[in-house]
Amino acid sequence: MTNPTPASTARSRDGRPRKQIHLGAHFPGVNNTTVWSDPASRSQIDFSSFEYLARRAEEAKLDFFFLAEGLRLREHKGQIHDLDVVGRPDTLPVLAALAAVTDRLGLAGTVNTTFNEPYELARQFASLDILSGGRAAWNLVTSPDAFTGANFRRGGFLPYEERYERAGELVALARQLWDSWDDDAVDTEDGLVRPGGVRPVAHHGKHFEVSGRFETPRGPQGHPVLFQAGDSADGRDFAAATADVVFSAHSAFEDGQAFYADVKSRLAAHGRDRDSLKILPATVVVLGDTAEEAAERAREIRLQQVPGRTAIAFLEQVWGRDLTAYDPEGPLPDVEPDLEHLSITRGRVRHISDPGPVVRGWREKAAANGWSIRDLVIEVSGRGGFVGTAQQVADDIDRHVQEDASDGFILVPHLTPAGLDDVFDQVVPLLQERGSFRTEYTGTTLREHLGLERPEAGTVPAPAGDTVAAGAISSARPS
Ligand SMILES: Cc1cc2nc3c(=O)[nH]c(=O)nc-3n(C[C@H](O)[C@H](O)[C@H](O)COP(=O)(O)O)c2cc1C
Repeated sequence: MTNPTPASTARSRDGRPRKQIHLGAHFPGVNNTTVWSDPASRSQIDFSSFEYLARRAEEAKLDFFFLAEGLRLREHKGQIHDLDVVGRPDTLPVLAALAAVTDRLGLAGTVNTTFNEPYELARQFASLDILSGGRAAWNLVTSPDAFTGANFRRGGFLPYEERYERAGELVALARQLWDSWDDDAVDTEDGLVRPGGVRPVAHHGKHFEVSGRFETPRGPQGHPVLFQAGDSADGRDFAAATADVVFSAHSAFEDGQAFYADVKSRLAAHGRDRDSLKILPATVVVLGDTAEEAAERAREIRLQQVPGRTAIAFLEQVWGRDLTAYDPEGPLPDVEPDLEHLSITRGRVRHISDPGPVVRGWREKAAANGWSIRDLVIEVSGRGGFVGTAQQVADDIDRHVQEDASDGFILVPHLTPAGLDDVFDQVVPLLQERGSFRTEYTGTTLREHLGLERPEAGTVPAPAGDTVAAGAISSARPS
């Protein structure tokens, strides 16, 4: 490799300091983007697969490893949905195990705020932060559907409109719990809690009643890095108020710029500066020796990911009716959606309350491009992405970041676990050469990798309804 420009001094062409790209490696967890029929596909459950991707990502100096989450296997027409990854271990034990085989890589896990309790989550993420030496991240998702909820409670679930209200109270309370320990709460000389070092928490809110003392010390990061994934106006406001990173679906250049400007503009209302929140869309990368070869490969991958029956099942979710009589290689169904049966798929995370405009838009697109059902599904269910030679892809990724369409990307492979190897081997070195991506880790924590400040205890406002006892109440030190 040529001698790279030191990252901190590199400048972009217009003289602005060059933004540093942040990259995460996504392990398939929910949507079925992996081509299982490919002989190179390996288990999505064996620890060796998780370990492989994590080790390769760390060798490439990526910011973090990322796990999505689904809490109930989706069902479509009463069957397990064939768009889902089927059979997945729980997020937090996987990340804890990875902490033992990696040293610098951030460990980001998606964990739902609707079906879990704040004390448990605060304790689990603080523990992961401690065990990993400051590498934990929590991707907050708010999916509230009753079908998933039935796995957790006797019929209880959350109205859709309250998902961010509960999430906001839960995170604020988690922060209170993390901050209830001073960083130096325990006297290292005698191993006892300093007077006032661990404060009780008493919270009485709409969704939670929690009082007591937190048992887990503050982790190396103070608070684990908080991600948010959710696209509504409420979701964007929640991110601006709460998150350090947004995991978005806006990877195309202009769409990405619009999303980036929108979310960053919401920060000022919360007294935050633009750099305190990073925006990282999901994306795929397909490489070839020539642009044509890469395009051909990308098309092949999408055809493998969306066979005919998958395309029909995808449309059925929106039409709310059986469409198996339609030829996936033929035109879109001429029948209208059945509004009575839109729950034909249960456990979905994206909600389409009115399929009318969606169906109209798809019909127009298909007519304008001469697309079959399968062509349309390939287009509308794709994650966008970078397709070309390694040089073209490196140029393009860098352009997105330098021109504020993102702060980096979460890379989604189509093969488990080695699907990002060519990106690590071919694209990352080119980004390093141009000074846009680290050649070595300069910090030990994920906050340091992402250029995020470590929150000091007591700087985050208490959640509404909180009656935290502020001072020292008691300590373990004998008087
Ligand atoms: C890019 C992206 C990734 C997501 N990943 C997950 C996930 O892994 N698990 C999950 O339960 N929900 C996931 N969600 C869904 C949302 O967090 C959740 O459905 C939320 O209620 C929708 O919020 P919204 O209305 O603000 O979009 C994801 C959403 C987006 C945009």
